[in-house]
Amino acid sequence: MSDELKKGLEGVLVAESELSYIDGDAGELIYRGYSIDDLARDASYEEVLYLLWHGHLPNSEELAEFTEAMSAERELHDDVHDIVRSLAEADENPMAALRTAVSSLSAHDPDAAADPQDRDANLQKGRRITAKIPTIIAAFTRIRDGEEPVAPREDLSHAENFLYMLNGEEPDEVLAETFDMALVLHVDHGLNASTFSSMVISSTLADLHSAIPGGIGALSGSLHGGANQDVMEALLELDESGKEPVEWAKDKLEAGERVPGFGHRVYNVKDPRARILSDKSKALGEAAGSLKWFEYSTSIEDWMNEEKGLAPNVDFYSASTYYQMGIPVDIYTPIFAMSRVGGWIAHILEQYEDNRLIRPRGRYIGSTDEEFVPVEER
Ligand SMILES: CC(=O)SCCNC(=O)CCNC(=O)[C@H](O)C(C)(C)COP(=O)(O)OP(=O)(O)OC[C@H]1O[C@@H](n2cnc3c(N)ncnc32)[C@H](O)[C@@H]1OP(=O)(O)O
Ligand SMILES: O=C([O-])CC(=O)C(=O)O
Repeated sequence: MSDELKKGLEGVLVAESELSYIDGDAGELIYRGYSIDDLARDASYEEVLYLLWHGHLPNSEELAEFTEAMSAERELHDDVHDIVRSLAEADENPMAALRTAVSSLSAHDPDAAADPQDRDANLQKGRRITAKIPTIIAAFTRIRDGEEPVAPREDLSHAENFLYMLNGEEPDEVLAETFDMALVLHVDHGLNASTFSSMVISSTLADLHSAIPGGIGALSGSLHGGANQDVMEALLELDESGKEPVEWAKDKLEAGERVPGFGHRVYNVKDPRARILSDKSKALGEAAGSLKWFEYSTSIEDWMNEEKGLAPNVDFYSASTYYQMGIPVDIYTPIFAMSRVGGWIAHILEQYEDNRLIRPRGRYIGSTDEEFVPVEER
């Protein structure tokens, strides 16, 4: 038994997985052998979900069946709707609302009582949770903003249907493709903190409805998925300040703060997803006739790279991409969860298939020889 302390489990190998491969020095990301560039360009979110959950890219028939089964699960039970409404009316934090609503889905899931390791039941449960998350986020956002929810449609793709439910109108092709691509880019990333959290929970043989809210909770933090909202808030703060981007970034570092959207535990170079998303952010700016957000971002990127040797992660350019798509800033992290749930489920399935309780050690550094004194004598 090694006594070497690895804080943050940095670099510690704890599992084998066939799901995603990351080369942090080359800036490369692969899902089950397929490059992220190819998948982002040519595959839909539904195809990538199928790939992750079933091990191969679907043929047309498999994809049609899978897509139909997923889209048939978009509606929420009335009780879940009531929960979403009450959370929105209480102005709950969107990630907290998502965590609570997803947890409540077990009450109406016909497979909720199945053996936690039953793969078929987990695929059904996973499909239902994944299909319902966009409905929860869109309904929450609309109610919170004083509007009535828009019912899901089965004839639209996962990406199209979300934007339709959010805005009350069908997205144009550019918005639908950009959003679908963002979902593909965010779906899996090795043993990141939220995926690992959901694996730890499932390793106790707790069920999927326990592991997914755990993943949502872990993703919400500002060192992880929560950074996409922080990035946009920072860009808005920069805009408001009237400062030059470099001056603003310098001030931030001098104040001892981190610049959200930079740095990564695994990448030592620019995140390949940031590369793809920066192109999207630029294209959206060009289409809108203003490159302001893109140019703020690239100025900060160049300076952070020169000054700190830090490169942008996935959250940096997703922020300005979503902003230019008109998506409310405080649902950027729920949108991350909407995608990453596919990866959580795939890793949980792997965990159940070759399960060993995840239980590391901590080094005890407290005292060992205190004399107990009864409470009335303390
Ligand atoms: C989807 C995702 O989860 S991607 C990550 C999203 N999170 C963010 O964007 C938040 C900002 N980034 C960070 O806080 C970090 O880079 C993390 C948490 C992502 C990775 O952290 P770690 O691997 O633990 O690196 P660590 O925190 O030790 O940082 C290493 C050094 O880089 C610095 N650094 C890392 N990120 C940043 C940043 N964004 N801004 C300024 N300095 C930074 C640290 O201060 C540290 O410097 P030091 O050695 O002089 O003290
Ligand atoms: O892998 C990580 O540590 C963070 C993460 O989830 C990602 O970059 O998508």
